[in-house]
Amino acid sequence: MINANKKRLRRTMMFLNAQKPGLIKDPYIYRPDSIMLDLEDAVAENQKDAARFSLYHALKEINYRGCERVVRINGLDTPYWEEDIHCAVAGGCDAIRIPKTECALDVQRVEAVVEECEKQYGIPEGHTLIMAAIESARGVMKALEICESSERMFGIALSGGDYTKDLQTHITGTGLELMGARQNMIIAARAAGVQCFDTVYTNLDDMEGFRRDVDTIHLMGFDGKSIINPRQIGIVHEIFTPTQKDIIFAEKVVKEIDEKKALGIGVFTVDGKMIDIAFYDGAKRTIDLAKASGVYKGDL
Ligand SMILES: CC(C)(COP(=O)(O)OP(=O)(O)OC[C@H]1O[C@@H](n2cnc3c(N)ncnc32)[C@H](O)[C@@H]1OP(=O)(O)O)[C@@H](O)C(=O)NCCC(=O)NCCSC(=O)C[C@@](O)(CC(=O)O)C(=O)O
Ligand SMILES: [Mg+2]
Repeated sequence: MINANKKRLRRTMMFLNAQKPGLIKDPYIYRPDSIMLDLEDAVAENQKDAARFSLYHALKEINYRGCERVVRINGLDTPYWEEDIHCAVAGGCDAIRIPKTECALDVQRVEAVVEECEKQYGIPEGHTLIMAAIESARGVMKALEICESSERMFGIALSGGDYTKDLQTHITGTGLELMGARQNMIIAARAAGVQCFDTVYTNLDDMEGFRRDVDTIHLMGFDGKSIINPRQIGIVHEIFTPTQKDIIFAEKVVKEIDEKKALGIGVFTVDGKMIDIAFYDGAKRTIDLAKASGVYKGDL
């Protein structure tokens, strides 16, 4: 019953305030992989109704041209989250982002309302996916159970602002304070077979720092990053899209492993590097990512 979009390409997931017509009318022109229409912290407390109204009409009326539409609902400790889900599901959103997720039960409470809403608004069962933002020490410690909490779960995301507040530190720009959470979350996500996304980088005047941050999380194995501004898209896509050199090497690895296997040879070299069966999945993943990113020109 659950849809195939769980594994889609999500290098960039761009936040925007669901209440701002100037932002929600055409964010697809910047070509992020996903947009995250925010009902939570970007929306002032006395504007929640107005934001929901604007969100519902945007989802209904605007053709986002294949860009995934995720709605960040308010926290489960507020009076808003259930109505947020009603609006988002009735509008036909692709996914719900749960903020400040602390345990599997949080996800299951959201899932129950999503299920009810899909029935009520005639949305195909299983259409609405779920992702969970982890924003506390407790959430990080429960990352694996959160990843495994629902069939609808496609990924977890670190939310560094609230997380560092909970840790009684702050964002330094070095990534030092996020290291443990990042490592724990990527391990949990991989163990559960879901995607993992890094937190926003809030200094829009420091593009060099942003590039270093994206390089780090790319090397750590993340699938992508939450972003706040279209100016951040190019750098993330550049770093997360395989280069032609990577693709050609991956093709050689896949072809050579297939050929050598038939000849009963287990270990050999490609371009001077030792290759065996352990490299097969990684090479396949590079090719799949190249295909999903629209840069693949080969025949595999
Ligand atoms: C920061 C700023 C005000 C700067 O505006 P500025 O106007 O100065 O930017 P400019 O670059 O000059 O804009 C050039 C052109 O792009 C358009 N444009 C800009 N941003 C766009 C966008 N996002 N989407 C579509 N379009 C956009 C703009 O309209 C203009 O269009 P035009 O006039 O036509 O040329 C703006 O970007 C913005 O609002 N960002 C989103 C902020 C937000 O949602 N925060 C909440 C989520 S984080 C959080 O809650 C913390 C967290 O929870 C995180 C976690 O969970 O990870 C945790 O705990 O850490
Ligand atoms: Mg937050």
